[in-house]
Amino acid sequence: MYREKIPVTALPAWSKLNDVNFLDSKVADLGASKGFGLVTERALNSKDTFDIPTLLTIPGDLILSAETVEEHAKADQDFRQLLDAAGGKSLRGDVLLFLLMQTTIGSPNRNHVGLSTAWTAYTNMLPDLIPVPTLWSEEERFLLLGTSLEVAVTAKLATLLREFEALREQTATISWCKKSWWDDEALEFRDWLLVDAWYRSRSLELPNNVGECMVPVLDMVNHSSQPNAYYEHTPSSGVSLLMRPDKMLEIGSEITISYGTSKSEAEMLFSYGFIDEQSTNKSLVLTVDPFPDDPLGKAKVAAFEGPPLLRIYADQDKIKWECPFLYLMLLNEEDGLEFRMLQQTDGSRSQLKVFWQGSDVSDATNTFETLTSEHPLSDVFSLRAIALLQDRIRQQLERLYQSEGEVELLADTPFVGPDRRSNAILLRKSERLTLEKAFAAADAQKNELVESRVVLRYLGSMDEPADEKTNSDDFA
Ligand SMILES: C[S@@+](CC[C@H](N)C(=O)[O-])C[C@H]1O[C@@H](n2cnc3c(N)ncnc32)[C@H](O)[C@@H]1O
Repeated sequence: MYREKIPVTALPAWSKLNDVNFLDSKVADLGASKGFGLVTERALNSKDTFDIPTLLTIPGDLILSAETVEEHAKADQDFRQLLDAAGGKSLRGDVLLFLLMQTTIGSPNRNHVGLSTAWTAYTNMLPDLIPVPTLWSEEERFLLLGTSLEVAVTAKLATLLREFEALREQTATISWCKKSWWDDEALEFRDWLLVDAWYRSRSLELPNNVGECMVPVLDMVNHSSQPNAYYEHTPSSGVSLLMRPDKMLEIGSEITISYGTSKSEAEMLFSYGFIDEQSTNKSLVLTVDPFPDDPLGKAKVAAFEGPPLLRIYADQDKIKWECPFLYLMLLNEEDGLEFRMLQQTDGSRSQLKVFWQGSDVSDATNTFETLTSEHPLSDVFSLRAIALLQDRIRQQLERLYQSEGEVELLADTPFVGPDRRSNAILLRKSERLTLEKAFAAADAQKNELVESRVVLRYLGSMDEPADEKTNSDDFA
């Protein structure tokens, strides 16, 4: 959709009109990779003082939250119609519709649609170019091959496309949507990608039951792992940005907040389009699929609570991992795992039930690590888990190694932006290192388990001829 962009130089006027106060701070252009950011307009000191400087205040009615989206729908009939037809599934979905509505009102395609709000002009000041990978070119996304983001970005793009097609279907008969969006194909998939990217890279969590929301102007503040500012919210006075204690800032210093200390490099790149090189959080999340020839594979995925994911992370100098699904994946019927379909008494829908050693564990499918640890063959199960873990890591490393040559060639072409190139290369290097360390750690764990008496006896019993086996201890 064509947008009549408003330059960020209009922000001070917009702020005055909407009671946003800059206190010794202003928005400035910080250059290509960071975009805009907040800087100090004079030297500030929060050392040895109780009088911590406030840098910015934003009135509560400008916050875009679940509550305010609903308020806007009450005032704007066109938005109400849109929300009734395509909203109500998630907060994110409703906020995306609100942002789309604002860009429509602010565009020449408006056709007298909707009610202009403070957000209408504000969205027209927001950037078109956001470095999140859902907005990367195909060539740039190729650089993510073999990283944990390869699958995540592909899946996200597929979801976004489904959402956009659903929006088209759900609003095709609303006359203003037809006129402003669909008749001339003014609204494109790229517009949906953009509002999703705005939300992902600019939303934050506020206390006092506000939850996930967007706060204009506060979303101009960039991230640092050593932030010099923080924000707080009070129901009476809205949002304030304050200087952290014990800081001294020169005039023109960048004011920064933390976007979260627990986010991995992949999460930062996925949500914000950059990797903080100072970040010490080295972790990655991979998908795990059951064996293709496992007859119980589909049932295991269906019965498991949540998506089957493997998280590998560094805890101080140790590499650790967690993957509750792996402990379900490694079990067979002979181990005592059983699936049953229970028919409801009224003959309606049947329910999938999971049994372990005869007990119903349908509500605890993510606790198989604990359940198997109480079994006499627990070492055998742990060994199977480690072998599966190593296999998954090997698979991922192979994908990284095999794509390296092509990635290097492509990275130096004009099809790839310099920031995207450096972020993708950084992610590849960092994830490769973590995976290699995890592989070595798994090897050490495997070697220890192979020496376990339980494992040796179990493996011995597997090697025995069938007639002798019936006399030995039954581990199966
Ligand atoms: C909440 S917005 C901050 C304002 C943004 N810079 C702008 O021009 O509108 C978050 C975006 O700012 C950029 N950003 C924030 N902190 C950054 C950092 N430390 N390094 C690089 N880019 C950063 C990223 O593009 C991110 O998606």
